[in-house]
Amino acid sequence: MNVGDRHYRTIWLSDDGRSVEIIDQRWLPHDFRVEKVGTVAGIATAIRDMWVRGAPLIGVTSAYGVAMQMADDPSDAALDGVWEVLHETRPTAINLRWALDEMRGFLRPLPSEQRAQAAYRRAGEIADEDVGLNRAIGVNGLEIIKDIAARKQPGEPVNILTHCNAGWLATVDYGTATAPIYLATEAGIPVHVYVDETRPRNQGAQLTAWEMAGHGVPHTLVVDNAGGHLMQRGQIDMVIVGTDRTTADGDVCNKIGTYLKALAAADNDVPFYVALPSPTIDWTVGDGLAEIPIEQRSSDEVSLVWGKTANGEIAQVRISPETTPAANPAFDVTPARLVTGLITERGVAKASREGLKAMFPGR
Ligand SMILES: CSC[C@@H](O)[C@@H](O)C(=O)COP(=O)(O)O
Repeated sequence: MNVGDRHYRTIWLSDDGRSVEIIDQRWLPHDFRVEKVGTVAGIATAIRDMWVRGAPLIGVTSAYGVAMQMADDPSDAALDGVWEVLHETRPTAINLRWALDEMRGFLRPLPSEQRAQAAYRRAGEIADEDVGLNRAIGVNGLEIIKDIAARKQPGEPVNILTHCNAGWLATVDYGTATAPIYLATEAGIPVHVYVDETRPRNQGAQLTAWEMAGHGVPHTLVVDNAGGHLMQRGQIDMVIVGTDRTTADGDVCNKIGTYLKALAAADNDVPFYVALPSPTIDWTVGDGLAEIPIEQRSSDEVSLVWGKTANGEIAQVRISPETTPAANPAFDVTPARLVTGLITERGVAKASREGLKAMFPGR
């Protein structure tokens, strides 16, 4: 998508043919910084410390990490080693394991002298594929927005609530939850997005709001607790969120707080959609609550908040007593029964084993 008048992806191969350049999301919306990362250790840090984040982008970044390892040492042992090192950086997003499995499965049969070049090529393909998947999600989700718009007065916007950032910053381009929003905007369908701030790291306030502003999408930032109130007053037509892992039974794991939005949506008959590319489906698990590992992040993310001071400095402030402990589960699981539909690259599936199987018959 565009930053100013220039098109960017979130990650691209550097001119040296070996490193990648990434948009360093830690500084947004206050500062737009691009970082060059050229080592496996650097890739692990960028994923763990959330310079890049969002399930699809984590996957693509790890694929480039495998390629960097192959350029240093293309042995089987190194291939297994980089899989382990990168896999443990963030435990919940299944796209990480998907991309690492994809890279290892592709590289293993190749002679070691061919692996580095092939790995960079495959990582680039995975990045390109992500763009295509998200665009297709956008086309399928657009139909839902069009249906809602058709029931409104001409010019009246479709009000969409979203949580966290499942935007282009969370993918290579377009985003998942945001792809239908961008396509609706391009098609001239009036939309208005309520952006959940998404504590503790404020991905909504910092990233989704920045994206919406950058693309001229009318939007309003709300605190996480406002969603239920807005739904009770008929101010939300639909919810669209992303997901870090959706099970074969249709349970949806996503940023902490998503479950509460789904509960409020069900209580108010507001459709609750989840947008996801197929690499986000974990076909090996059924019960999301029992089987998905939930990342526990540092308590500092709860107790300390980043922002821009009046004199323009990007700084952290403490918002709770020094001695108060904080817990920071980063994701929660929304049971399939609360999900209206899964917007995939192939169409909108029912959130159930039957629904997903019908959409992906080979699985
Ligand atoms: C298309 S991104 C889907 C999810 O990864 C997104 O909704 C999300 O929860 C991101 O969490 P984050 O902790 O910022 O990586």
